[in-house]
Amino acid sequence: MPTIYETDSLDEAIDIVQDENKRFPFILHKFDIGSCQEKWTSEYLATKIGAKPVRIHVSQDAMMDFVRKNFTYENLPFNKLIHRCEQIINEEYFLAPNERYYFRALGDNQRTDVANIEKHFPSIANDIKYPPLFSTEQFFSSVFRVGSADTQLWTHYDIMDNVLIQVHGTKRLIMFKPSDIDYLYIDGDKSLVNDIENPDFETYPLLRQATYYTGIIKPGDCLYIPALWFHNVKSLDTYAISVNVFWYHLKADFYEPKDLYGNKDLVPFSRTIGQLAKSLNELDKQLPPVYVDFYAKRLRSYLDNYIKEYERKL
Ligand SMILES: O=C(O)CCC(=O)C(=O)O
Ligand SMILES: [Fe+2]
Repeated sequence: MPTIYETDSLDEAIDIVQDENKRFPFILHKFDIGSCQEKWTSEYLATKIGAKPVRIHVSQDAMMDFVRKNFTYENLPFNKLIHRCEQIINEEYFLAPNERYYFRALGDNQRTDVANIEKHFPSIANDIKYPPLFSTEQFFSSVFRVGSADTQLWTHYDIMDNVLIQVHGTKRLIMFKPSDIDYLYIDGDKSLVNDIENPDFETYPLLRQATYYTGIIKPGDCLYIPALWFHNVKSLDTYAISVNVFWYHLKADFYEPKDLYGNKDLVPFSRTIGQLAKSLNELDKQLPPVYVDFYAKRLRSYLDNYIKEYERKL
């Protein structure tokens, strides 16, 4: 099992991000992420952010599963949430005393605002510094994340380049390269395989062919997650506080402007699949089923050949 590349050199980190032929994930150590590393205790955050209402995921399961939805959405004042995350057992709870919490900040208007720590958490925003891997015009969103110990988020990909800054607690990472997509049982942007560390190979045999890249991030570490790289993140020993920053890699108009999570497919792809659906619909209207089935299979073999050509280029 390969490990995620690690470096102490900001210059090398910049080179990996900006060189189109590199762009692999890495953990950057020893970059000064600002005063948050000392300041962001639960007390400090509770005082600074106060009772601002936040929407959270609550689950009795350590492995949160978006496909089978083993969690509920609840609301809590932030100062309560942070103390609940800190504890393993809580006297006040929604589902059970040992429930886990996961908070992923959205905007104040959850349907329209892109997460931005400067706008939505201004009292703490100046405590954190981002490694200068991108230009300021490439900035898309900054997401404040708080979660209980030993809580795992489903395997997924995002469409933006991403820097995940670890402020408190330790996280275990498993990553897969984009070309492993055929082995990961993807539904939308998420994998159906929930227990990625101990997968059921009977149900998911192709997963044996995927390459697991593993790593750990500790306070002060920054993980670069290139767009399309699958990631599974689990908090270990204590509750975890992170901030991740999404950045444009390609032309801004390739991205959906209202992409609140940084995971909506690129505009050129949505357009292509829309046109294809329309053409197939036409085919369906004109021809009897036996022909449609036949030509859909011809189309599949056309795509298979297309993919083979592309794999040679990668
Ligand atoms: O740190 C986590 O819990 C998940 C991070 C993540 O998915 C992201 O930064 O895109
Ligand atoms: Fe993500």
